[in-house]
Amino acid sequence: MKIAIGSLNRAKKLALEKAVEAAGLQAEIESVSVPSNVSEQPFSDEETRQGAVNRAKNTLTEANADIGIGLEGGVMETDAGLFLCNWGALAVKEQVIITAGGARILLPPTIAEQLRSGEELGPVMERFTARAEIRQHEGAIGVFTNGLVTRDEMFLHVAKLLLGQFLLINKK
Ligand SMILES: O=P(O)(O)OP(=O)(O)OP(=O)(O)OC[C@H]1O[C@@H](n2cnc3c(O)ncnc32)[C@H](O)[C@@H]1O
Ligand SMILES: [Mg+2]
Repeated sequence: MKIAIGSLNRAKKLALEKAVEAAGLQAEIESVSVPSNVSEQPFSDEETRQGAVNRAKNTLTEANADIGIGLEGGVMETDAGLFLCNWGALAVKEQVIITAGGARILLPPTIAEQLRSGEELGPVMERFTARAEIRQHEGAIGVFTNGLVTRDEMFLHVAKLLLGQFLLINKK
C-alpha cells in the first residue's frame, strides 16, 4: 500500500510515519508538494479544513497513492481571541473523504495583531523566537505550550484520528 502526504514539512511527515506505525499498517510513505488551494495563512476553521481536504485530494492524484493525506494549520477568530487551529483529511479513490480536527489554543495578543495585519504565522514565530524553521519543529503550538505539545505530536493525534476512521470503515 502507498500512503502519500501533501507536504514536505518535517513535523507533518513525522506525524504520519508514527501514525502509520501505530495503526499497524505496512505502507510505503511518500511526501509530495501539492497546493492547498486556500490562502497561505488560512483564517478560519472552515478554510483550514478545506485546505486539508484539497491537499488530500491533490495528493491522491499527484502521487497516484492508495491513500492521500492532507494536514493544514490555520488560525480562527473567536470571541476569546485568535486561536491556532489544525485539520487533517484522508482521501481514498471513490470513497467519501474523512476529516478530523486537531488542537486549538489561544495566540498571545501581540502575535494575533501581526496576523490580523496580514503576516503569516511562520515568519512571525521566527521573529518571536529568533529561530528559523519553527514550523518544521515544535511549531507555534510547542512554543505556546512550553514544549509540552509539539507540532508533530499534535499532528500525530490528527493522523491517528484519520487512519482510525479509515480502518473502521474498511474493516473486512
Ligand atoms: O509546507 P506546508 O505543508 O505548507 O507546511 P506549513 O508549515 O506551511 O504549514 P501550513 O501551510 O499547514 O500552515 C499554514 C500557515 O500557518 C503557519 N503555521 C501553522 N502552524 C504553525 C506553527 O505551529 N508554527 C509556525 N507556523 C505555523 C505556516 O507557516 C503557514 O503560514
Ligand atoms: Mg504552508
